[in-house]
Amino acid sequence: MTRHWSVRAHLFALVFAVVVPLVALLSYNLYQDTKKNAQQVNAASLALAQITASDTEHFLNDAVELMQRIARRPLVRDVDPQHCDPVFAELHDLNPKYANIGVINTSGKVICSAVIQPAGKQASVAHTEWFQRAMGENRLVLGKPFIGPITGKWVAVMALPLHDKYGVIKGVLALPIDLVNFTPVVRNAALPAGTMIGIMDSAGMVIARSKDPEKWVGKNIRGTPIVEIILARKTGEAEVTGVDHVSRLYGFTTIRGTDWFTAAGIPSDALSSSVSNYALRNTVIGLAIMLVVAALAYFFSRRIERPIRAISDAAKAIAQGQLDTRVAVDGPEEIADVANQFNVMLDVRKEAEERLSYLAQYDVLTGLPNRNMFRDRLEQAMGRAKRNETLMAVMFIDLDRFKEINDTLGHSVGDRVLQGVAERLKHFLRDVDTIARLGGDEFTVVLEGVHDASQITAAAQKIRDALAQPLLVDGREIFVSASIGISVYPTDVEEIDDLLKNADIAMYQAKQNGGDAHHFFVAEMNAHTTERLELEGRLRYALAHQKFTLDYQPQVDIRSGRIIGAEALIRWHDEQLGSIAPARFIPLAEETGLIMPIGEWVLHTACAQNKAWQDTGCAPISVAVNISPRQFRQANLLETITQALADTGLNPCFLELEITESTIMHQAEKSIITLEKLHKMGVRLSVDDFGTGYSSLSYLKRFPVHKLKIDQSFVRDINVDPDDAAIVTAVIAMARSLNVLTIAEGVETGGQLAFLDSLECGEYQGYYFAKPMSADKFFALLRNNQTELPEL
Ligand SMILES: Nc1nc2c(ncn2[C@@H]2O[C@@H]3COP(=O)(O)O[C@H]4[C@@H](O)[C@H](n5cnc6c(=O)[nH]c(N)nc65)O[C@@H]4COP(=O)(O)O[C@H]3[C@H]2O)c(=O)[nH]1
Repeated sequence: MTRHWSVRAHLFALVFAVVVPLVALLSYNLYQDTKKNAQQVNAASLALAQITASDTEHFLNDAVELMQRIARRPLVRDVDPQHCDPVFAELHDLNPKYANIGVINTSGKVICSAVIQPAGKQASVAHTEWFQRAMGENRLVLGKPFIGPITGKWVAVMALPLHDKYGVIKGVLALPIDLVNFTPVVRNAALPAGTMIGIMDSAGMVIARSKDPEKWVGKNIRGTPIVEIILARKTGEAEVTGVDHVSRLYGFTTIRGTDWFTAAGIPSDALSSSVSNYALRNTVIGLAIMLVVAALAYFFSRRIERPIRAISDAAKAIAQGQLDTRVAVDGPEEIADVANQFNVMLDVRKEAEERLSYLAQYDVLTGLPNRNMFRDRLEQAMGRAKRNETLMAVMFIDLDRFKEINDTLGHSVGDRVLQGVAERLKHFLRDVDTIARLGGDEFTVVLEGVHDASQITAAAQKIRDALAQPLLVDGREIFVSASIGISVYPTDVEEIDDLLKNADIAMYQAKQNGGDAHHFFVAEMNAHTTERLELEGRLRYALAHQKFTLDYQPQVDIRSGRIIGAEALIRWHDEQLGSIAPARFIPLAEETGLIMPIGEWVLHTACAQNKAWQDTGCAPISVAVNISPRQFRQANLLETITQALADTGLNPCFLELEITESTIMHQAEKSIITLEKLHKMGVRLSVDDFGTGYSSLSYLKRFPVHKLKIDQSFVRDINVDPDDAAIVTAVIAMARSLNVLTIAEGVETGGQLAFLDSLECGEYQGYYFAKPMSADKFFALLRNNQTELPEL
């Protein structure tokens, strides 16, 4: 499973990602600064050494100039010991940086001294190297440090030979520099503590030192690392431990005109302490930043994490079925928004669930309990009836001809009718009675607490009376009636499914009997209904799997004996039930509405077949197709016929529609309009089963039909029953007067045919000529018939 990081981990990673480079940057800067600092300190120490060297040079040059000036004075040139001391004393007062000013005679005796000589005796410096060098080399020399015999101080003597006017050395002018107070060595400069500036000569002897001069001046420090480095490199920088064991960054250089060197050392500590201060400061700042950022990250992570966790917890709670859980709208805007949307989503879901649970129990159109809830209530009612030892009735209510309302007035009117019926039922029944809608036009009622059949009958009658009042839909009065099937618990059965089935069977029975009735279930109904349901199932199967065929029965012109038409008759051979006669399944198809697709198929097949025969070159005949009552009243009848003709290419005049007289007479005015439309299309119309539908002459005159088909029930006994003969005679005569053709069906004998011929009936159809047959057989017969004529 993929491991997911928490928001906190993300934020800390972010902090880490920001702080680590920051610390690295600070460290790098620190390193760079340290490096730069060291370079600067090095440069500073070198500069300090160079300044000291330069100051010393100036000092020495000033001293030389001073000595030369003094030497030029006659008093000094003559080396007059009587007068020189006071003069020198004055000079010395003016120049206190020198330990003394004195004149030495050639034997090395100090004959003049600004500082009074000890014990009033003339000190001798004859042994000093500087005196000997000045005398020997006859030039200005700078002596090595030594403790002056008069001053007792560490001094470096500048010795200038004095000459008489012949250039002969008469003595030496000595200017001892007070090394302990040597001014060129910076003492009070604002330098880091521990900074040391010093001067030494090439022998490694300390000439001057800014720190503890009394201790160090005159000491030979040859052999110490710094001295060796200075002597080896003369000028430069080095970090090294000094004689006082202090590590310093030294700068050193030579003092021109001398064998002296200056060195300036700044303690490494000063640098490292400034660096460590800097580092400490940066570390503190870095840590502070890190802490602040980490604290902020923690704070923000809590602020983000808490509401997210709340959402997550809520989601878990919901997953566990706590559907009322809601999340507090909290945290940053986006998360608050998510929480809000989450709550909205939950509300929507709750609403949807409530809606679903409503839909699972109630019928949307009428607001009545649906099949599920009805079953529940029925079960409860059965329980109560059992406990209370009372009766309970289930009523199945099916509206009569509701399909017609839907087909003719449209579904929205149909819906309003269903709503109206629901309202009526609610209004007329008791509150304790459950009324439900199972779907379509089927309603159910559970009557509780009844004690005898009369109460149930009264309720059923009440329902029928309630529905008998017209419903007002869109200002139109709509009349409905219902077929009601009643099953009683526990009289009929004890099981819920049987109870429902029985009520359904009883309702069918009521419908079979013409509707607008109520029927109690009786056991015999069962077998009939079961068979009917099975047949319906097989019929649907046959339709879906195209198991129908058409037979054709010739229609013959009586005079010429020629086949002038064929009646298409549907055939159904079922794999399980065998051959089933149209008289058995057509009414069921009519009742269930299956007649629409079946009729469409018949129309299409018959037209196609006739066109195929015509295309073989046979003399054209018409094909007669039966149109059932429901098909005739179907709103799109004309389109269906037009489509069949268009699809097959058959000329409308070769299609004859057989419509029964009773179909036409039901809503005769409407029928006439439909017939006129069909007539205009050019198809031929024939009134089937004529004589059985009680059409009046006035109507007959208005039917735009071509032919009357005399019902076979009149033909059958035409030769024996004078009534039938009279009816057939009248029909033929009436048809002639209306200029309508006649065809007699069911002609089985020559006698019948002869009689019909005598009445001048135009055409006939019946077993006498041929039984209905397959299309192939019919075609063979047709070809034959067009050459041979049957004998009358
Ligand atoms: N006894 C006797 N009967 C004869 C004689 N000549 C023909 N018949 C039978 O009489 C019926 C004539 O059809 P129908 O009156 O339209 O009566 C038809 C018609 O109303 C209906 N029907 C058949 N095919 C279709 C169809 O495709 N569509 C519709 N809507 N109804 C159909 O089923 C009814 C019965 O059809 P079938 O069983 O095919 O029965 C046919 C036919 O076989 C005869 O000489 N003697």
